[in-house]
Amino acid sequence: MKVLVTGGAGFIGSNFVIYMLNKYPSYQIINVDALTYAGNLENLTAVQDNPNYTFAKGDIADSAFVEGLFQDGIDVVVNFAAESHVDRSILDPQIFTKTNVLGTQVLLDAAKKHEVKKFVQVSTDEVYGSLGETGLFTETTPLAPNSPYSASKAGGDLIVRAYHETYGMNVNITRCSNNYGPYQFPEKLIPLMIANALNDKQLPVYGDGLNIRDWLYVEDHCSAIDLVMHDGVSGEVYNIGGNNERTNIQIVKTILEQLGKPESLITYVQDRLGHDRRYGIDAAKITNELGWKPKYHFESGIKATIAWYLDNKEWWQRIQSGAYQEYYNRQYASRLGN
Ligand SMILES: Cc1cn([C@H]2C[C@H](O)[C@@H](COP(=O)(O)OP(=O)(O)O[C@H]3O[C@H](CO)[C@@H](O)[C@H](O)[C@H]3O)O2)c(=O)[nH]c1=O
Repeated sequence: MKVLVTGGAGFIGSNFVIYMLNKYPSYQIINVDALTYAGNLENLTAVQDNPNYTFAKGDIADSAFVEGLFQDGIDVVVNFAAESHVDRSILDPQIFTKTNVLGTQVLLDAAKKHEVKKFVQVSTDEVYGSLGETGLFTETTPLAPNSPYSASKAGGDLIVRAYHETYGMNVNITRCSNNYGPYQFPEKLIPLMIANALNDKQLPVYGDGLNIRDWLYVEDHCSAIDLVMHDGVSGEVYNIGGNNERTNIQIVKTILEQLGKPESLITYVQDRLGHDRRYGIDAAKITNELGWKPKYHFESGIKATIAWYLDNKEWWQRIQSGAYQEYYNRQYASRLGN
């Protein structure tokens, strides 16, 4: 089986590449990544010499490049490649549409032409918008994205759906809740708060800190995609969630407590524009129909994650010393009053 994984040098993608090579020693994994700021080949050091692993650098929105990838035959495409950070999408929205909508379509066109057996679109619960205090997102919740990021993911999803309806392509769309775990870029809530706390820097909590996210350990996300890739029913959407709803302030306090750092580092800052209040996933469909079961509860997942960031300080410190600093200042300087 030849699997084309796009975005395999990013956080979830690299965890998936490693997971698949370990679990299926006979599969060939072709990792395609544009190596933007969020992609890092160091994430894949453990598998770089594996004969079943190959890497190609390029952009999924580049048709000629993508066409070349399919020349030797591909059985399955798993599309992780995306611009994924909501705050960046508020600052610079256009690249989100290019990669997440056009990039998805370019991949679909090549997959259709080369009669790929399955196309898995890795998407997000953010396409459903925001929940009130009760209720959960199901696969039939209407799409109501609120940020340029989530709108671009919803756009990509709709094109995937259309290629199934129009051309009969065998597709699945997965929609996950907030992931966390090893190799997450330190611009997202959990790794940013761990890194700032370890550096005794302020922890910028948006608004009142009471927005709720439903946390999913990345390995559990990988096992869910593995199931969908093999057993997903053509044309179906599967929600994937950890059933671990927490307010942001609970997350931040947990991190501080586990690192033995003071709560005085918490700094409430100006809210994110259009900030979704609550996400919560109903994962009954993938659980009942495909037999998915997450291994991690939040308590074990956050321990493993903090331990990883403590063991891999060099990794995130190197990231933070580059262009990241410019982004951080742009995003936080006025919020933090610096
Ligand atoms: C970076 C940052 C975030 N936050 C808040 C905003 C959110 O309510 C919450 C989580 O923020 P983020 O880590 O940026 O994640 P969020 O916006 O929920 O989106 C994530 O989760 C989505 C799935 O729900 C994915 O589709 C996105 O790619 C991923 O980025 O923490 C803060 O309070 N302070 C911060 O500095």
